[in-house]
Amino acid sequence: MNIALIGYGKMGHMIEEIALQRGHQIVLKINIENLEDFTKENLSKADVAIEFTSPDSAFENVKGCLDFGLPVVSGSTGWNAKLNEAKDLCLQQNGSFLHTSNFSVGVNIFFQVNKFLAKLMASQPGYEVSLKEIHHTQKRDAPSGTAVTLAEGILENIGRKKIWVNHQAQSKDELSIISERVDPVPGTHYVKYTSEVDDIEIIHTAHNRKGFALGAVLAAEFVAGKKGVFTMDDVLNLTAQNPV
Ligand SMILES: NC(=O)C1=CN([C@@H]2O[C@H](COP(=O)(O)OP(=O)(O)OC[C@H]3O[C@@H](n4cnc5c(N)ncnc54)[C@H](OP(=O)(O)O)[C@@H]3O)[C@@H](O)[C@H]2O)C=CC1
Ligand SMILES: O=C(O)C1=N[C@H](C(=O)O)C[C@H](O)C1
Repeated sequence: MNIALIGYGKMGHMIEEIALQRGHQIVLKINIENLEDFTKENLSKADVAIEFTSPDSAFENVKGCLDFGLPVVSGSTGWNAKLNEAKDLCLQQNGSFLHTSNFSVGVNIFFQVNKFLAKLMASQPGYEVSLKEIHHTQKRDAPSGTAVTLAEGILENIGRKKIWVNHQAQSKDELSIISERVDPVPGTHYVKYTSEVDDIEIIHTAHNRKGFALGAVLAAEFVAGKKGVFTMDDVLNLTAQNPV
């Protein structure tokens, strides 16, 4: 498979390594220094684009790929406000698009465990829930995209929580997400339920960026040649195995 890498930073480099190991070719690398190479002619050499840039550039990059008819997988976080627009564009143009806040297989299992635990806790008002995420200091967005996905999984299942906030909760209906920036942490997420008598905590700790990169390449292999808006549950077949 021929891959265009949009964004050649920490994730772009790791994805290149994993993609080459899996027998793919990198036919185009777009970074801040060569944005002029983002052309239809250059993108037409690729079967799929993998986009990991920044909250500010992700939407335009995804739109550009869709406009040029190239399937695109995006891992950039911090642009949720424009995500539905990107999905609508994809459907209008009969294109192919997959975005997730976290490509790692472990985190996608963690997302399912989080939802299952939230369902059980829906009828247990004695437990207070909160989230914490720790990442390296170069991270531009807070809270992390993964923490937002975890928060959404809790809000859709626990009626007493109405909104997430990126500070200590001030009222019972707020779900607190605490963000810490510590080098060189690749990404750690905590979901904690506390009652007067005990705690239950689930934690995902990324040891490095390989899991994110492998998931992104698996997703690119999945979307290439398909039409539609996809999720990691489609790629990993997780919902079918554990329908929570
Ligand atoms: N979904 C997931 O599993 C994961 C998501 N992420 C997310 O992916 C994104 C990238 O992470 P990471 O690789 O660590 O970040 P880096 O900052 O290391 O890399 C991003 C790269 O993209 C470049 N860039 C910025 N704007 C553009 C543009 N318009 N076109 C092309 N390239 C551009 C940056 O250049 P410059 O530095 O010069 O600005 C930089 O080289 C972040 O949003 C992060 O949160 C990260 C890990 C996993
Ligand atoms: O910026 C990062 O590094 C990461 N970003 C993603 C997020 O915002 O959740 C995924 C992972 O935790 C690493």
